[in-house]
Amino acid sequence: MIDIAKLDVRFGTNHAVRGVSFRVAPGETFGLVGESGSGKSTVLRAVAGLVTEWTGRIAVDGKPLGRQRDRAFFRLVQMVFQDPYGSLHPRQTVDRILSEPLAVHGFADADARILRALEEVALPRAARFRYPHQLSGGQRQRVAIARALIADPRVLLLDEPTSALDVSVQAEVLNLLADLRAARGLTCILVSHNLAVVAHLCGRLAVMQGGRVVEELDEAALRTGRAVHPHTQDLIRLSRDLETA
Ligand SMILES: Nc1ncnc2c1ncn2[C@@H]1O[C@H](COP(=O)(O)OP(=O)(O)OP(=O)(O)O)[C@@H](O)[C@H]1O
Repeated sequence: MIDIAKLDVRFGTNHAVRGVSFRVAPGETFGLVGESGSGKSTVLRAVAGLVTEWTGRIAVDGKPLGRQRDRAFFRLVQMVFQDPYGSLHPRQTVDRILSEPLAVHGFADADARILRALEEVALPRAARFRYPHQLSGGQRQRVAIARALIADPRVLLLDEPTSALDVSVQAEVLNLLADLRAARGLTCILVSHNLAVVAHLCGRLAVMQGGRVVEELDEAALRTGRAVHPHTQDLIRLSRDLETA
Protein backbone atom coordinates (compact mmCIF):
# COMPACT_ATOMS: atom_id res chain seq x y z
CA MET A 1 0.00 0.00 0.00
CA ILE A 2 1.30 3.46 -0.92
CA ASP A 3 -0.36 6.47 0.69
CA ILE A 4 0.49 9.96 -0.52
CA ALA A 5 -1.18 12.94 1.13
CA LYS A 6 -0.81 16.65 0.41
CA LEU A 7 2.57 16.16 -1.23
CA ASP A 8 4.27 19.45 -2.08
CA VAL A 9 7.62 19.83 -3.82
CA ARG A 10 9.41 23.14 -4.43
CA PHE A 11 12.65 23.60 -6.35
CA GLY A 12 13.56 27.15 -5.30
CA THR A 13 10.71 29.28 -6.60
CA ASN A 14 9.35 26.50 -8.82
CA HIS A 15 6.36 24.95 -7.04
CA ALA A 16 6.55 21.67 -9.00
CA VAL A 17 4.06 19.52 -7.03
CA ARG A 18 1.06 21.07 -5.30
CA GLY A 19 -0.94 19.12 -2.74
CA VAL A 20 -0.96 15.75 -4.53
CA SER A 21 -2.84 12.94 -2.74
CA PHE A 22 -3.62 9.38 -3.85
CA ARG A 23 -3.54 5.83 -2.56
CA VAL A 24 -2.32 2.67 -4.24
CA ALA A 25 -3.68 -0.62 -2.88
CA PRO A 26 -1.41 -3.67 -2.43
CA GLY A 27 -0.87 -5.36 -5.81
CA GLU A 28 -2.43 -2.45 -7.71
CA THR A 29 -0.78 -0.54 -10.57
CA PHE A 30 -1.65 3.15 -10.37
CA GLY A 31 -0.97 5.51 -13.28
CA LEU A 32 0.23 9.11 -13.24
CA VAL A 33 -0.32 10.81 -16.56
CA GLY A 34 0.16 14.40 -17.72
CA GLU A 35 1.99 16.66 -20.12
CA SER A 36 5.71 17.39 -19.85
CA GLY A 37 6.55 19.40 -16.74
CA SER A 38 3.28 18.59 -14.92
CA GLY A 39 5.18 17.06 -11.98
CA LYS A 40 4.69 13.31 -12.55
CA SER A 41 8.35 12.29 -12.28
CA THR A 42 8.86 14.54 -9.27
CA VAL A 43 6.08 12.72 -7.38
CA LEU A 44 7.68 9.38 -8.26
CA ARG A 45 11.15 10.57 -7.31
CA ALA A 46 9.87 11.85 -3.95
CA VAL A 47 8.42 8.38 -3.25
CA ALA A 48 11.72 6.80 -4.37
CA GLY A 49 13.74 9.05 -2.05
CA LEU A 50 15.53 10.75 -4.97
CA VAL A 51 13.89 14.14 -4.33
CA THR A 52 14.16 15.34 -0.76
CA GLU A 53 12.64 18.88 -0.88
CA TRP A 54 9.10 17.69 -0.12
CA THR A 55 6.45 18.23 2.53
CA GLY A 56 3.31 16.21 3.20
CA ARG A 57 3.02 12.49 3.88
CA ILE A 58 4.38 9.49 2.01
CA ALA A 59 3.75 6.09 3.59
CA VAL A 60 4.52 2.59 2.29
CA ASP A 61 2.74 -0.33 3.96
CA GLY A 62 1.52 2.02 6.68
CA LYS A 63 5.01 3.25 7.53
CA PRO A 64 5.53 7.03 7.04
CA LEU A 65 8.75 7.75 5.16
CA GLY A 66 11.28 10.41 6.09
CA ARG A 67 13.32 12.33 3.54
CA GLN A 68 16.35 10.13 4.07
CA ARG A 69 15.86 6.44 3.34
CA ASP A 70 17.77 3.46 4.67
CA ARG A 71 18.97 0.29 2.93
CA ALA A 72 15.84 -1.63 3.93
CA PHE A 73 13.75 0.94 2.04
CA PHE A 74 15.79 0.54 -1.14
CA ARG A 75 15.26 -3.19 -0.99
CA LEU A 76 11.50 -2.67 -0.64
CA VAL A 77 11.05 0.09 -3.23
CA GLN A 78 12.77 0.01 -6.63
CA MET A 79 12.57 2.26 -9.67
CA VAL A 80 12.89 1.69 -13.43
CA PHE A 81 13.85 4.75 -15.49
CA GLN A 82 13.05 5.83 -19.03
CA ASP A 83 16.52 5.47 -20.45
CA PRO A 84 18.18 2.15 -19.67
CA TYR A 85 21.38 3.37 -21.36
CA GLY A 86 21.66 6.16 -18.81
CA SER A 87 20.76 4.00 -15.84
CA LEU A 88 23.09 1.05 -16.57
CA HIS A 89 26.82 1.45 -15.99
CA PRO A 90 28.44 1.27 -19.47
CA ARG A 91 31.58 -0.51 -18.20
CA GLN A 92 29.80 -3.18 -16.19
CA THR A 93 28.66 -6.50 -17.60
CA VAL A 94 25.08 -7.60 -16.98
CA ASP A 95 26.49 -10.05 -14.43
CA ARG A 96 28.11 -7.21 -12.47
CA ILE A 97 25.03 -4.98 -12.79
CA LEU A 98 22.83 -7.73 -11.33
CA SER A 99 25.38 -8.80 -8.68
CA GLU A 100 25.68 -5.37 -7.07
CA PRO A 101 22.22 -5.14 -5.45
CA LEU A 102 22.58 -8.73 -4.27
CA ALA A 103 25.90 -7.89 -2.58
CA VAL A 104 24.45 -4.71 -1.03
CA HIS A 105 21.53 -6.62 0.47
CA GLY A 106 23.63 -9.61 1.52
CA PHE A 107 22.22 -12.40 -0.65
CA ALA A 108 24.32 -15.58 -0.64
CA ASP A 109 22.67 -17.24 -3.66
CA ALA A 110 23.75 -14.64 -6.25
CA ASP A 111 24.45 -17.10 -9.06
CA ALA A 112 21.04 -18.79 -8.94
CA ARG A 113 19.26 -15.44 -8.57
CA ILE A 114 21.01 -13.95 -11.61
CA LEU A 115 20.06 -16.92 -13.79
CA ARG A 116 16.47 -16.79 -12.54
CA ALA A 117 16.31 -13.02 -13.13
CA LEU A 118 17.54 -13.39 -16.73
CA GLU A 119 14.92 -16.08 -17.33
CA GLU A 120 12.20 -13.95 -15.75
CA VAL A 121 12.86 -11.06 -18.16
CA ALA A 122 13.32 -13.47 -21.11
CA LEU A 123 17.01 -12.75 -21.74
CA PRO A 124 19.32 -15.54 -22.88
CA ARG A 125 21.95 -16.79 -20.40
CA ALA A 126 24.65 -15.49 -22.77
CA ALA A 127 23.47 -11.92 -22.07
CA ARG A 128 25.04 -12.27 -18.63
CA PHE A 129 28.53 -11.51 -19.91
CA ARG A 130 27.61 -8.69 -22.30
CA TYR A 131 27.98 -4.96 -21.75
CA PRO A 132 24.99 -2.60 -22.17
CA HIS A 133 26.22 -1.37 -25.60
CA GLN A 134 26.19 -4.98 -26.83
CA LEU A 135 22.44 -5.24 -26.19
CA SER A 136 19.40 -3.83 -27.99
CA GLY A 137 17.35 -1.03 -26.36
CA GLY A 138 14.64 -3.52 -25.37
CA GLN A 139 17.23 -5.94 -23.93
CA ARG A 140 18.83 -3.11 -21.94
CA GLN A 141 15.46 -2.22 -20.44
CA ARG A 142 14.98 -5.91 -19.56
CA VAL A 143 18.32 -5.78 -17.69
CA ALA A 144 17.17 -2.64 -15.85
CA ILE A 145 13.93 -4.42 -14.88
CA ALA A 146 15.87 -7.52 -13.75
CA ARG A 147 18.15 -5.32 -11.61
CA ALA A 148 15.12 -3.63 -10.02
CA LEU A 149 13.51 -6.99 -9.20
CA ILE A 150 16.53 -9.07 -8.21
CA ALA A 151 16.36 -8.35 -4.46
CA ASP A 152 12.58 -8.99 -4.34
CA PRO A 153 11.09 -5.51 -3.84
CA ARG A 154 7.42 -5.03 -2.99
CA VAL A 155 6.98 -1.72 -4.80
CA LEU A 156 8.06 -0.90 -8.36
CA LEU A 157 8.14 2.72 -9.56
CA LEU A 158 8.12 2.98 -13.35
CA ASP A 159 9.10 6.31 -14.93
CA GLU A 160 8.25 6.24 -18.65
CA PRO A 161 9.70 2.70 -18.88
CA THR A 162 8.95 2.29 -22.59
CA SER A 163 9.18 5.78 -24.09
CA ALA A 164 12.85 5.51 -25.09
CA LEU A 165 12.17 2.25 -26.98
CA ASP A 166 11.22 1.51 -30.57
CA VAL A 167 7.46 1.27 -31.01
CA SER A 168 7.85 -2.40 -31.94
CA VAL A 169 9.39 -3.31 -28.55
CA GLN A 170 7.26 -1.01 -26.39
CA ALA A 171 4.37 -3.48 -26.28
CA GLU A 172 6.75 -6.37 -25.49
CA VAL A 173 8.20 -4.54 -22.48
CA LEU A 174 4.75 -3.40 -21.29
CA ASN A 175 3.47 -6.99 -21.49
CA LEU A 176 6.56 -8.20 -19.60
CA LEU A 177 5.89 -5.65 -16.85
CA ALA A 178 2.24 -6.71 -16.69
CA ASP A 179 3.25 -10.39 -16.30
CA LEU A 180 5.93 -9.66 -13.69
CA ARG A 181 3.76 -7.51 -11.46
CA ALA A 182 1.03 -10.18 -11.53
CA ALA A 183 3.47 -13.05 -10.84
CA ARG A 184 5.17 -11.14 -8.00
CA GLY A 185 2.13 -9.30 -6.62
CA LEU A 186 3.96 -5.99 -6.98
CA THR A 187 2.45 -2.65 -6.09
CA CYS A 188 3.36 -0.21 -8.88
CA ILE A 189 3.14 3.43 -9.88
CA LEU A 190 3.55 4.01 -13.62
CA VAL A 191 4.34 7.48 -14.94
CA SER A 192 3.79 8.33 -18.60
CA HIS A 193 2.77 11.23 -20.82
CA ASN A 194 0.90 8.65 -22.92
CA LEU A 195 -2.55 7.79 -21.61
CA ALA A 196 -2.72 4.70 -23.84
CA VAL A 197 0.39 3.24 -22.14
CA VAL A 198 -1.02 3.97 -18.68
CA ALA A 199 -4.47 2.60 -19.57
CA HIS A 200 -2.79 -0.64 -20.75
CA LEU A 201 -1.41 -1.41 -17.28
CA CYS A 202 -3.45 0.59 -14.78
CA GLY A 203 -6.91 0.14 -13.32
CA ARG A 204 -6.82 3.64 -11.84
CA LEU A 205 -4.89 6.75 -12.71
CA ALA A 206 -4.47 10.39 -11.80
CA VAL A 207 -4.17 13.15 -14.39
CA MET A 208 -1.66 15.87 -13.48
CA GLN A 209 -1.44 19.43 -14.74
CA GLY A 210 0.69 22.26 -13.36
CA GLY A 211 1.77 20.18 -10.34
CA ARG A 212 -1.80 19.27 -9.33
CA VAL A 213 -3.97 16.19 -9.76
CA VAL A 214 -6.86 17.52 -11.83
CA GLU A 215 -8.74 14.23 -12.09
CA GLU A 216 -8.66 10.63 -10.87
CA LEU A 217 -10.12 7.99 -13.19
CA ASP A 218 -11.04 4.37 -12.53
CA GLU A 219 -11.26 1.36 -14.84
CA ALA A 220 -14.93 1.96 -15.73
CA ALA A 221 -14.25 5.57 -16.70
CA LEU A 222 -11.25 4.49 -18.76
CA ARG A 223 -13.27 1.78 -20.56
CA THR A 224 -16.20 4.04 -21.41
CA GLY A 225 -13.90 6.93 -22.27
CA ARG A 226 -15.75 9.13 -19.78
CA ALA A 227 -13.48 11.94 -18.71
CA VAL A 228 -14.85 15.11 -17.34
CA HIS A 229 -11.79 17.30 -17.26
CA PRO A 230 -10.91 19.06 -20.52
CA HIS A 231 -7.21 18.39 -19.92
CA THR A 232 -7.91 14.63 -19.77
CA GLN A 233 -9.78 14.92 -23.09
CA ASP A 234 -6.65 16.57 -24.56
CA LEU A 235 -4.47 13.69 -23.29
CA ILE A 236 -6.88 11.11 -24.75
CA ARG A 237 -6.69 12.89 -28.13
CA LEU A 238 -2.89 13.10 -27.89
CA SER A 239 -2.47 9.38 -27.16
CA ARG A 240 -4.80 8.52 -30.10
CA ASP A 241 -2.58 10.69 -32.32
CA LEU A 242 0.53 8.90 -30.99
CA GLU A 243 -1.08 5.52 -31.72
CA THR A 244 -1.93 6.43 -35.30
CA ALA A 245 1.36 8.27 -36.00
N1 LIG B 1 15.94 18.52 -9.84
C1 LIG B 1 15.20 19.56 -10.24
N2 LIG B 1 15.62 20.83 -9.99
C2 LIG B 1 14.87 21.88 -10.36
N3 LIG B 1 13.68 21.78 -11.00
C3 LIG B 1 13.22 20.55 -11.27
C4 LIG B 1 13.96 19.37 -10.91
N4 LIG B 1 13.24 18.28 -11.31
C5 LIG B 1 12.14 18.75 -11.90
N5 LIG B 1 12.11 20.10 -11.87
C6 LIG B 1 11.03 20.97 -12.40
O1 LIG B 1 9.83 20.51 -11.80
C7 LIG B 1 8.75 20.58 -12.74
C8 LIG B 1 8.12 19.21 -12.90
O2 LIG B 1 9.05 18.34 -13.55
P1 LIG B 1 8.78 16.79 -13.74
O3 LIG B 1 10.01 16.18 -14.33
O4 LIG B 1 8.26 16.21 -12.49
O5 LIG B 1 7.61 16.80 -14.80
P2 LIG B 1 7.04 15.60 -15.67
O6 LIG B 1 5.57 15.74 -15.69
O7 LIG B 1 7.57 14.30 -15.19
O8 LIG B 1 7.65 15.95 -17.09
P3 LIG B 1 8.38 15.00 -18.18
O9 LIG B 1 7.31 14.12 -18.74
O10 LIG B 1 8.92 15.98 -19.20
O11 LIG B 1 9.46 14.26 -17.44
C9 LIG B 1 9.35 21.15 -14.03
O12 LIG B 1 9.11 22.55 -14.03
C10 LIG B 1 10.83 20.85 -13.88
O13 LIG B 1 11.59 21.77 -14.59
